[in-house]
Amino acid sequence: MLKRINPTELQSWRELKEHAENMRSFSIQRAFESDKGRFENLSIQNDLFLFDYSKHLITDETLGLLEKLVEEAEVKSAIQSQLQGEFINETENRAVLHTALRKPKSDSLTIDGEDVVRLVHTELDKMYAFTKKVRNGEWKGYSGKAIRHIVNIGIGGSDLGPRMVYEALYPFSRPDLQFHFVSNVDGADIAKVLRHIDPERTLFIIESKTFTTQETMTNAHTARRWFLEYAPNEAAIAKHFVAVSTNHQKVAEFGIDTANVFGFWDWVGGRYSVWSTIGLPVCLAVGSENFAQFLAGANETDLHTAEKPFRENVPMIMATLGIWYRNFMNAESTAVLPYDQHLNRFAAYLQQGDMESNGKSVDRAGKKVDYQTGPIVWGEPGTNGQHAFYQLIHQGTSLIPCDFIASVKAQHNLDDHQRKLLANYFAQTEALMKGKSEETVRAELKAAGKSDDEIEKLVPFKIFDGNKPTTSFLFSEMTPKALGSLIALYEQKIFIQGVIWNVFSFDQWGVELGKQLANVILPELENGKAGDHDESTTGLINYYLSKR
Ligand SMILES: O=P(O)(O)OC[C@H]1O[C@](O)(CO)[C@@H](O)[C@@H]1O
Repeated sequence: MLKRINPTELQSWRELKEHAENMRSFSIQRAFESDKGRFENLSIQNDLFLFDYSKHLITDETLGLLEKLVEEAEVKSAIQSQLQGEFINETENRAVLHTALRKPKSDSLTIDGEDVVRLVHTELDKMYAFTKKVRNGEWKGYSGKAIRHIVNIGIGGSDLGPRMVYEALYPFSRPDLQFHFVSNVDGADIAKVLRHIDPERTLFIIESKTFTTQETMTNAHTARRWFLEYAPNEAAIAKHFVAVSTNHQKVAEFGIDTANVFGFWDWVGGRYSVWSTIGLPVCLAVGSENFAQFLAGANETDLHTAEKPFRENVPMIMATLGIWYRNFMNAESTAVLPYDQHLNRFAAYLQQGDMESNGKSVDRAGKKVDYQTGPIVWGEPGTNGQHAFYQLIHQGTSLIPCDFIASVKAQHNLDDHQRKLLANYFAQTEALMKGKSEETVRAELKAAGKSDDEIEKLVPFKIFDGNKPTTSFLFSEMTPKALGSLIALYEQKIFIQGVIWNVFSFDQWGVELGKQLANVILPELENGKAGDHDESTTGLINYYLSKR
C-alpha cells in the first residue's frame, strides 16, 4: 500500500513555494555565465544518451529542495513497492508489474506463490516462436500463401503502444511485411485498411486486454465478416486471426483458436502493456532479438531508477522538474518534441501514459486535491512543429517546458538531412533560452536598412523574452534498446509524479462515464427515438435522427 502523504503539508513543498517567489527574476542565461560548470553539473550521460537539464529555471537550491521533496514523499520506498509487486493499484485491487515484463529470464519475482518472470518468459517464448513462423513464411494463409499484411486491431494501450513502437523502429522492420493499425470505431479507419490488403495474405491481430472494448470488438467483427466473404470456410479464421488478451473465454467466443491467443495478466495496465505480448506487431516487424533488446533497454531504466541517487537519476529529475513547473511555476502543459520522424506517435503515446495516469483530482485518501496534478501533454515532431505552434512557445503568454529528443545517428544515409534536422534541434533550445533583446532587435533592423520610424514600430514584436525551460535528450542512435530505455524513463517519471501528487496512477475511472452513456444512446439511435437527456443532447440526437 502506498502511503497517503499530502504533498502540500511537506516542509519541502512550503520551501519550494517560497523559493519559487525568489526565482521569478532568475535568468538561465546569466546562470550559465556565472557558472561555467552548469552543463557538466546538470547533465547525465550513459552509453545510450546524454540528458541535459541545464537549460531550466533551477539553481542548486531548487534541486536540493526537489530532492528533499522526493525524500519526504517517500518516493524510494514507493518505487520498491512497485517493483516488488505490492497491490499499489488499490482501486482495482491489483499489483502493477509492467516492470516484470522486461526482466531477464534469469530473474524471478514471486507473487501469490507464482514466479511471474517465468510466466512472462513462457508467453514471450510463445510469441517469439510464432514470430519466427510468420517471418520465415512457415505460417501460411488458407490458400497456402505466406503472410504479407498484418492488421492490428485495438485501441488505447492496445494500439498506441504497438503503433508508436512499430513506427519508431520502422528502420529495423522487414520491408516485405506491411503493417496496418485500426483503432477508431469510425468505420473510415478499417474501411481504408481493407482496401489495401489481400485476404489470402493477411493476419489480423485482435488486441484487447478485456476483449469487450466496443471499438475493438466492432472492428474485429467487421474484419471477420470481410474475411469470410473471401475465405472458403470458417476454419480459415484460425490461420488469419490471432488475439492478445487476458480474457481467453471471450476470445474463444469470437471464434479464434485458443492456441492462437497470446496472454498477459491483469497486473499489466493497458497503457503499460507494450512490453507484453501486446507488443506482438512490433515483434513481427522487427524480430524477436530486437524485441528482446527493447525489453532490455527498459529493464536498464528500471534498475537505474531504483538504484541511482537523486542527482544521477533521470526519471527523478524529469518528475521533479515537472512538479516544479506545474505546482510552483503555474505551467499547465508540457510539450514533447522529437526531432525524429519515426517518433511521430510518441507524444500521442505519452498522452495516454501521462494523462490517463495522473489526470486525477482525488488523492489516495479519497479527498479532492487542492493543488494541480498531471499536466496536459502534447507535441509533434520537429521541424513540423516549428512551422506550426512554436510561435506560442517562443512568444506566447504560457510557460511551456519542452522536452527535445533527437539522435546523433540517423537510420538512413541522407546525412545532409540529419545535419539540418540537428541544427534545428540545437538552435531551438538555444533560442528558447537566449531569446532576443531589444538591443539586438534594433541593431538587426538598422543593419537591414530600416528607417528610425520603422524600427520604433517593429521593435516590440521582434523581441523574444527567452528564459524558456527545455530538457534535451540526445541519443547516440535510436536502437530498440535505446527506445525501450526512453519509454521506461517516461513511465518512471509518471510513476514518481503520481507518488508525489498522492494520486492513484494506475486506474482510469475517468474514461468510464462517456462509455456508459454511449451504451445508453446507441439503442436510441437504433430505435429512432431520443431518450431522457438534457435539451442540448436531445436536440443533437433529434437532428441526427432527422437527417440520417
Ligand atoms: O485493451 P482493452 O481492454 O481493449 O482496453 C483499451 C483501452 O481502454 C482503456 O481502458 C480506457 O481508454 C485503456 O486504459 C486501455 O488501454
